[in-house]
Order: sequence, then structure tokens, then C-alpha cells
Amino acid sequence: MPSNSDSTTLLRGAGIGRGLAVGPVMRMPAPLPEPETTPSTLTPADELGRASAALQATAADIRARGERAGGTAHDVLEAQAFMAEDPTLADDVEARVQGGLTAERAVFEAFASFRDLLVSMGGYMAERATDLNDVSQRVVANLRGVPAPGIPDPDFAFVLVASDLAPADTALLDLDKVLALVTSEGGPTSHTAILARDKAIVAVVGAAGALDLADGQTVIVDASTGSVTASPSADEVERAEATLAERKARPTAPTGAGRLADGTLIPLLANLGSADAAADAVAKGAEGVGLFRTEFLFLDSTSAPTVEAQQEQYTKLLAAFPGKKVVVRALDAGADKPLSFLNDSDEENPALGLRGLRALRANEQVLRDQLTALANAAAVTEADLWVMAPMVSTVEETRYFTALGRELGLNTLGVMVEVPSAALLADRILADADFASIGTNDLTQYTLAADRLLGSVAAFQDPWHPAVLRLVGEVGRAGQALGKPVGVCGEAAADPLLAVVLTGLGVTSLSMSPAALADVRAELALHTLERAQEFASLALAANSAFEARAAVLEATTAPSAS
Ligand SMILES: C=C(OP(=O)(O)O)C(=O)O
Ligand SMILES: [Mg+2]
Repeated sequence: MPSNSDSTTLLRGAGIGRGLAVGPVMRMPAPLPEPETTPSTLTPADELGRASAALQATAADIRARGERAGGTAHDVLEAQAFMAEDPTLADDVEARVQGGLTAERAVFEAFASFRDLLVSMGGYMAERATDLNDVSQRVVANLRGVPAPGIPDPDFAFVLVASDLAPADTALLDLDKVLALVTSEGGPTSHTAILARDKAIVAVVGAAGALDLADGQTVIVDASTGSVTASPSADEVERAEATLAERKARPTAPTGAGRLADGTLIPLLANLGSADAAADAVAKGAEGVGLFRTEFLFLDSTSAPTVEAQQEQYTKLLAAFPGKKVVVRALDAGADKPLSFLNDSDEENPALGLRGLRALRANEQVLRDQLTALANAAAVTEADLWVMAPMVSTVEETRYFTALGRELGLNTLGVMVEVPSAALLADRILADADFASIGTNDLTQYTLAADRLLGSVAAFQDPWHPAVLRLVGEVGRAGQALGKPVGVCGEAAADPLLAVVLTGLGVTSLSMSPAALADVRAELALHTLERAQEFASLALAANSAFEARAAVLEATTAPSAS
């Protein structure tokens, strides 16, 4: 357990990206205490006035932060501002104030009951509960006239340590001051992780024991290994600082086609959730799109989107990539991304339920409309459109999807490999599908039986695990035997060293958050395909994700065995 003493300790979590940082810890201040239940001494009308003013001021403050931050953060904060303005919540606050509570207590209780409701809904909605807690604290701080709990602001650069960060805080981190971020909660697909990746912040999330770190204690945060070394030795600090200096001195990451050192082309593509993000992806060197998550367009829709509405969005996307490959995924509804028009039944285990292609098949008109909209958009644009189905687990599902796509005028049809059964039968699936794209986020979740949204099992959510890599190898081998492309579009592709291993397993393209493209491109250029295959063998021979990563890291500094 870390302490203020000089003994070195090591914490492990999920690293986001590949960054490295050394610096003193500063912890997020403790949350505000719960407001008293003592009855108000003011009139209900006065308390209500205070509550309304505080809710409005908080919404305005969050919105202003979002505008300053821009990008993904802007959307996240806009959603938080709406929470503070929610009329149902305001009604609940009013009812509680009328019952004699103070504005502080009424706000606290109303938000808590809203949060419990979201948690009971599970999945994506439950993930928003943290955001609600943050808004509640900000409103109560406003009522008390104290600063909103937030990022410490010392006059030196520091490593920020927190249980988790609210999006409002992550979005506005001062990147000159915050050297790195370490959280004890949250997995690699939490909001904090998504925003950290977007802003290229050095981060390790879900590091148990992080809250025992002390203010001022020196730590080395290494996202590439998911490790936080507390009270490191002078030698360790020196080594980390030398690595940092060497990275800084490196010429800026090369652009152009992604390729290995021997010239083998590995197209580097972008994961996108909206056409608005296309320009940024192109600027960061995306050679096309490897995963367009269409469900992100319709998370708030209560009815299925029309062909026309979809066509407009898809046309906008395809028009941004003339002559380039754009892989669009059919709606992946369910579990962490529920869509009310596709997932209407309560399921005990939604990740194992009617999600992805299964949900589409149960609502075939929705799938037909989507494929029609895509074919129409392709007809009026110059992009090379590929369309794939999510959560395919059988050969029969593959045949169903490709046949329907061809019937509706699409040319290139593939499947996501996210379920072990699909990886194990990749030779038969690829006999029918034109391509496969491996979703390592879900493939890891299903292989290790660990909910990808649950902080307590985040350590299992590691795509370096040899069991996951063996499945990737199955798909790579099948693709090579049949001459069919095999991509990876899960977070694994954004880990530069793992990206090299994936190519050694037969993966032919990589798709990732645009922020990760430069690092992956630079790492690929350092290794030949033969070396990548050696790394893959080492990783496959390991007993754990940790050993696999360590074996490959060590091999990168050793001469080739061949
Ligand atoms: C890319 C994937 O899909 P998503 O993260 O959207 O489930 C995956 O599962 O790896
Ligand atoms: Mg998935």
C-alpha cells in the first residue's frame, strides 16, 4: 500500500494511450458534506428562489466550461448542463422545498433520487449517474457560496489523483499543469478514459490503491504498462526522465500511409461517432474510417430514424472521404448503448441478450432502412463504403446479413468479430463475409467474462491477454488463407506496441480514436513484419496480459532472434 514513506510501491490499472509522466501527487479534494436535514428557517418561496438561481447559475457555468473546452468535452458538458435544467428535477426540488427542506437538502435529495433511477436502468444510463453527482455537488456549492469541488490549482505541475473525475473537470484540465491523471475507479471505456484519450492526457484509470497516495509524493505514471510507481528510486526517476527527454526530441510523428519498417502497408483509420469529427480525423492523418458507430447518432431517439434522416448523416460522412475506405457499422444497440426503439425488454444480462445484430434481426425493418440509407448515400458520394454487422456470433448470422446487404444494393459486407464463437469460426465466417473487423473491447469482455463497464473487474479488460490474442490470431490466419482483410477497431489498436503485435497476428488495418494515430504510426515504422510476428509469438506464449506485454517490451530492446 502506498504511503509517504520512501519505500517504492507499484499500482496497476488500465493505461490510456502510451504516455509517461513523473511528478508530485495532488489529490482531488474530498466532496462536500451531505447537507443537513434540519428544517429551513426561510419561507418555501425564498428557498425555492435560492434553488432555482443556483440551478440556473450551475447550468450556465457548466455550459461556459463546455464552450471553452470544445470538441467531445463540449457535448459531454452540454448534456450535464441539461441535467441542471431538467424540469422534472426542478419539480422534485420544489416539492421537497414545499415540504420544509432547505434548498441545499432539497437539491441533494432530488438529484440522489434521479441518480438512483438512472442506476436502476443499468448500462449507458447508469454510467451517467456519476455526472449527476457532479452537477448536484456544484449546485450545493453554489448555494453555500463555496467553490465547486474541483481540480487543485497549485503553482507547480502535478499528477492528479482522484477516485474518478467528472467530465466537467476532465474537459478543462490545464495540460501545462496536469502531467498525468490517475483514478482508482473507472474502466478503459469510462467517460474519463474517453476524454483523456481525446485530449492525449497521460492516464491510468481503475488503479486500486490510488487514493492512498499522499499529496507531494513522487510518482511515475506509465500508461503503456498501466502502472503507477509511487516513491520511485532516484534511478527510476532518472530513467523515466531520460525516456521523456528522448520522446520530446523525436521528430514529430511521420504522416502518410501507415506502414511497417519493411514497407508492409497497414492502413490507419479513424473510429468516429459523428460526421462532424471527420475533418479532425483527416487532419490527424486518418486514411479513412474503420468504424463509424451509427448508434451514437440515435442514442436520444425514441423512434427509429427514417431512411431520409439517416441518408443525410451518412452522405455527410462519406462526402468527407472521397476515394477512401469508410466502414460503417449497423446499429449496435443494447447493453452499454441501449436504443429505446430497439431494446424494449428488461434483460438481466443485456451484454448477453438481444443486442447488436440480434436486436436488428428482431426489428428487420430498422435494419433494412439503415442499409437502404447507406446504399443511397454511397450512390451519391465517392467514398468506398464497407458495411458491417455488430455482435455476430454464428455463420448463419453472417449469411443473413451479407445476403440482406447485397439485396439492398451494398457491395462490401463484413462482420465484427467480438464474440469468441465468431473468432473460432472465422474461416467459415470469412468464406462468406468480404471482411472482418475485430472489436477487441467486446472480444475481451466476452473472453474474460468481465463486464467492460465495471471498475471492479477492469483489470480483466486487457486485450494483451494471450487468450484474446489467440482468438485474434485465428481471425488473422483465416483472413490470410482466404485473402480477406481483417481489421481491428477496438481500443487495442490504439496501443502502439499492441498494434504491432496485432499486425504480427495477421491483422491488415487498424482503426482508432484519431488522437492515437500519430503514436501508432510512429511505432509501426520501427518494426518489420517479421519482428511483429516474433512479438506475436512471445505474447501468445505468455500466461497473462502482464507477462505478454512485458515479454514484448523486453524484446523491443533486444536484437531479433532471426
Ligand atoms: C469496437 C468495438 O465496439 P464498441 O466499443 O462500440 O462496442 C469493440 O467492441 O471493440
Ligand atoms: Mg463492440
